[in-house]
Amino acid sequence: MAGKQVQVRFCVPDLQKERANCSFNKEEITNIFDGGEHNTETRRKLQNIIFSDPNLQDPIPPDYMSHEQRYENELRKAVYVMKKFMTDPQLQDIGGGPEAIKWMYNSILRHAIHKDGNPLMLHFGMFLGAIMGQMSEEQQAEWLPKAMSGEIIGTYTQTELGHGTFLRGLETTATYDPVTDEFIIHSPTITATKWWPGGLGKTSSFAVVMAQLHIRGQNYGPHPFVVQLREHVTHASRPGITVGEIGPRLGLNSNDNGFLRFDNVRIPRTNMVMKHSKVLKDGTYVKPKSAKLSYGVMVLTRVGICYDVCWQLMRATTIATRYAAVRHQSELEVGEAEPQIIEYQTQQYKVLPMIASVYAIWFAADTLRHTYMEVQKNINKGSDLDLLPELHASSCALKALFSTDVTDGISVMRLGCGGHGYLASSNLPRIYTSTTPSQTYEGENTVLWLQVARFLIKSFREASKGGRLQPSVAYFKNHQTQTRRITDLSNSGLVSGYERSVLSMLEAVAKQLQQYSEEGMRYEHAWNACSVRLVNVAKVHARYIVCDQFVKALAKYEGSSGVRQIMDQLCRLYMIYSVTNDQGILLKSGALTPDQCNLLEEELGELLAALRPEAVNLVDAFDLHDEVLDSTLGAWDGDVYNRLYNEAMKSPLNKVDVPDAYYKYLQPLMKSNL
Ligand SMILES: CCCCCCCCCCCCCCCCCC(=O)SCCNC(=O)CCNC(=O)[C@H](O)C(C)(C)COP(=O)(O)OP(=O)(O)OC[C@H]1O[C@@H](n2cnc3c(N)ncnc32)[C@H](O)[C@@H]1OP(=O)(O)O
Ligand SMILES: Cc1cc2nc3c(=O)[nH]c(=O)nc-3n(C[C@H](O)[C@H](O)[C@H](O)COP(=O)(O)OP(=O)(O)OC[C@H]3O[C@@H](n4cnc5c(N)ncnc54)[C@H](O)[C@@H]3O)c2cc1C
Repeated sequence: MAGKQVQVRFCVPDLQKERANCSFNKEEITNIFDGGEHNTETRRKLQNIIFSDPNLQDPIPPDYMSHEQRYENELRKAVYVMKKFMTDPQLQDIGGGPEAIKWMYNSILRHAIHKDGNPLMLHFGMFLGAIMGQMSEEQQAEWLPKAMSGEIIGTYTQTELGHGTFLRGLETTATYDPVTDEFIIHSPTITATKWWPGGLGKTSSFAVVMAQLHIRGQNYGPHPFVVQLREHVTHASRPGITVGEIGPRLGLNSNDNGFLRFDNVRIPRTNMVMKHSKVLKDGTYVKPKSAKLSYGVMVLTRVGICYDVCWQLMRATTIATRYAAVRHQSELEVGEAEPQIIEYQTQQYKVLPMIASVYAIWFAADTLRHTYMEVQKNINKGSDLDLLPELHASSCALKALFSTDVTDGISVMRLGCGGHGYLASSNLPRIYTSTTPSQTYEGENTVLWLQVARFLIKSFREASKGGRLQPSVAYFKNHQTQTRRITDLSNSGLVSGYERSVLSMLEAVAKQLQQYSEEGMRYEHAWNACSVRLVNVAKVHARYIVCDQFVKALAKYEGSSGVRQIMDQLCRLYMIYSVTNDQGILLKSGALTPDQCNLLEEELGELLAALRPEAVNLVDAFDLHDEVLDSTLGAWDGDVYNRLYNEAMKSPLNKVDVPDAYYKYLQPLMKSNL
């Protein structure tokens, strides 16, 4: 679509000019993000069907709806889509394979149809994820068809009022009663109340519930159980269950995040989710291969979040870049016409590194997804779990890094659109409020950084003993013999600069930990006393992974030379943008000198100038439909001012010239002052 649109669709002269000279094949880039030509075609067919369906339109803009109306409107569309997807032969016939369709469908639905949250999101993401990844084959045979058909709707309830991060501190109990062959699910305190799960308030009839498993007085830690919350057909909450919605949030307000309490609710023993650990009829506990396998759904979702935030960044950069090409402001030379704001280097510095970040995130997320699939394959085969620590550390690192980078990036895109970026109709506020919770959910980021640091310190010690290292820290090998300074400022030289900085930071913090221990401080307290430094080193390691993956992905790229060239430039921009942002760290570790930093800053300016003419074409190549962007500032035609004006006309306050509120409040005030 992107390539052909240039000839046939109207766009404002500024964008026509931008699109007239494109040095690369946009379609080839579109295919990269879709996962191949065939998938692009499938996505476009899906879009045509979905976006032309009147049942998926909003009767009025959701911003003007009440809390209940928004929920109802989203639920209506979600159920319609679910039925349509299962029954419409047009949709069934579209190729692409379930995996491709799942990802593309997620992005279309999440961003275009369900603008501010989808009450069925957790059903499709984590409830189905738990069934497929955590249940035994017999259990899957029982639960999967019901969940797929919509006969039951579920969610994933783990977080409680008192604990989200510290899973071992969860208070909900599942106590085995061997007499009746049942578990008793109970919330013993107010803080044991489940709190937050999406779709829990009014939508879900079932939930996967994380609860402490108690057998004959012994606690075996948190395990997942399937619990029915609401009656079939009437949907009334079941005896012993208290469930509802938790109220308005910063964003995602169409998703009924809920609370849940249990008063000694009995469920059959076989409702324990039993792929990894089991409880037998006589109460025998069968241990899993690793106690952390029950955390698997979270790992999968962390991988999913990496893609999800990448889509959000694609939307935000498309909006801000097109706007920057259409908006004219101030003067470059006195008396000359006002330039497009994208001519300002500072504006280029806002949008171009974020466009490059989309690629960086995408390639790293893809590698992470492959690691996830490999570990999953090994788990299913019953073979060793050697790669589990690598998967855990990398998924924590990338989820934390990308959710932070993208949230910050979206904020920069909003600022880059000046005042209009603050309007709901720009869609940047909603893209922001839909993205920022990804820094909290699925593992609060600081907590995840500390998990990464734990892995790094352990690996660092292992390296010092000459032990085996996981792939992402293979560079720790020989660290004692390496000099710190890099002489080569190529991409691989800069990657190496990051490696050396991580090692230098680790060396320092490991020494401090050691010193505290020698002074008699308990290890946990020494850890806490070093935790700011530990988080910092984890962040630098994560940046290293992303830079390294970007360079490696391009080395393998076999497409056209035009695309190869533009991606090389983007990769270089990402590297230099990252390194110059982190220059304090690289200078301190001795990896770089001030002169080298100056050279890199000069090159950064040159790269911004070189990429400037490609900016609009680069975001066009993401091929985001106007429905997906949903923005007055970012639409393909660039007709920003008419769109802004027309959107303002939809405000209910504009229905009448003088609103009732005037007669009630203002008129008496103004009259009394006569
Ligand atoms: C089907 C498609 C689905 C895709 C989705 C599609 C895309 C859409 C996505 C966008 C929308 C997403 C909506 C999501 C909604 C939010 C849902 C939630 O928040 S739900 C709620 C989310 N809630 C959270 O995320 C809670 C966050 N909290 C936690 O995860 C844990 O409490 C903890 C990890 C912090 C600590 O756990 P603790 O048990 O105290 O462990 P210790 O610290 O004592 O470490 C002991 C050892 O264990 C190791 N290890 C640990 N974990 C793992 C692992 N997973 N594995 C392996 N290993 C692991 C660790 O390395 C260490 O090893 P060693 O050093 O000894 O060798
Ligand atoms: C929009 C949204 C949707 C959600 N959906 C779901 C869902 O579907 N299902 C579900 O079960 N949950 C869900 N959650 C809950 C979410 O997973 C938790 O909020 C999250 O895991 C953080 O836990 P917490 O709220 O207990 O934060 P806390 O852990 O209380 O964090 C508060 C502060 O304490 C710090 N802190 C905590 N522990 C440590 C530590 N060990 N070291 C250093 N600092 C620490 C944190 O860094 C943070 O600054 C959702 C949350 C949101 C916002």
